Amino acid sequence: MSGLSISALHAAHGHTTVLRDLELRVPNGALACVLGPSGCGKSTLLRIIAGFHRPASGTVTVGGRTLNDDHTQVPAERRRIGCVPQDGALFPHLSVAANVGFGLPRAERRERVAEMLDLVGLNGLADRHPHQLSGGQQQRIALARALAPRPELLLLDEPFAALDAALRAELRTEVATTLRRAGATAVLVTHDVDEALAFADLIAVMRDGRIVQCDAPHALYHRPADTGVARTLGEANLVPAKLAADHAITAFGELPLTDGASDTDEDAVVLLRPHQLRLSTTSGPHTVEARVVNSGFRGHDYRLELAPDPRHELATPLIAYTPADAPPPTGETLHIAAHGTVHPLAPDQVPPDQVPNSATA
Ligand SMILES: Nc1ncnc2c1ncn2[C@@H]1O[C@H](COP(=O)(O)OP(=O)(O)OP(=O)(O)O)[C@@H](O)[C@H]1O
Repeated sequence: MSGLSISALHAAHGHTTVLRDLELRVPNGALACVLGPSGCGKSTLLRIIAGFHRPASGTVTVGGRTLNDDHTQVPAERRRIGCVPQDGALFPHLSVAANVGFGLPRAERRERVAEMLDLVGLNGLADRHPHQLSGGQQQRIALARALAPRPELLLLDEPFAALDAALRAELRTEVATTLRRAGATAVLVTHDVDEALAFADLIAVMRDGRIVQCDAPHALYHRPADTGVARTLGEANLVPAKLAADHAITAFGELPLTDGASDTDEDAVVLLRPHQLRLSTTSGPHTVEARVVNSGFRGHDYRLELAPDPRHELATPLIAYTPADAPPPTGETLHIAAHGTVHPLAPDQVPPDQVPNSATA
């Protein structure tokens, strides 16, 4: 792997420390997302990689080339890094073709511009100016311009933030496909978990200036490193448990652990995603009785908030998704069973207000 490698990175704005001992590896050809709440330092990290902000210490290498260490600060224009900013930042007075070809050697310009416009599916628009393009087309041209000089690494700073929801979803899939076709190594920053899950081979979850976990989306979703990561990736029911050999003893009975045997005999919480809860009007051997306190339609299903009976010693609410045609009425008592395997987490809590989603049972 060459790709991007960042070690022991510290950075500040004035006297305020923003990045602390940050580590990140992105293999060559991988699409990575840095996911974190507003203000955690995502843009500062991108600006350091791009060469626009000097870190206090640490190393940054791209494609095996050291761009930052104690003695080195390669200037931005010599880094061979492409950037796609939030607003595209196209040159308004230049045509689409001139934007994409900007800075390319004259000899290869025409051919490379045609190739890039083809890649983003906009080869009919070469003579237009940016104000004659839709928001989505402008972002595709910004992508074509960033890829044209064959950068070693592409950085995308919330590139879909200004677009409406439907276009956002369409474009992020399209951009991911385009980048894979181009074999690019890319880092996208976002605070939108759906964007990260849809776009990335790797998600690096950032909190307080550090990467707290970096893994494939599926692994992060099902095996988060802590309760904060669990909530960052989606709604999470965090249920008190006692860990035994290969299972957890919970209010929902014995549930198998995702990774098999655990050698701890500790108090823990286990992660139950909302889709692991099944609702019934009749009780079973290990069901939790709970009252519907709220329901919301989500198109393909309903999201329910449920208040468990106090005898189960679960803090409220539990969150469940149900595909029924109509939601159970508010106030109705249901019986909830848990399915599938569970992942244990240390009960030390990252405060829910520091992550976008939160449901703690
Ligand atoms: N030029 C600057 N001078 C002083 N402080 C700054 C500067 N730029 C950013 N900061 C501060 O550094 C911290 C990290 O900012 P940064 O923009 O990197 O976060 P972010 O995760 O990208 O946030 P957002 O998602 O809102 O864009 C914030 O507390 C911010 O106020």
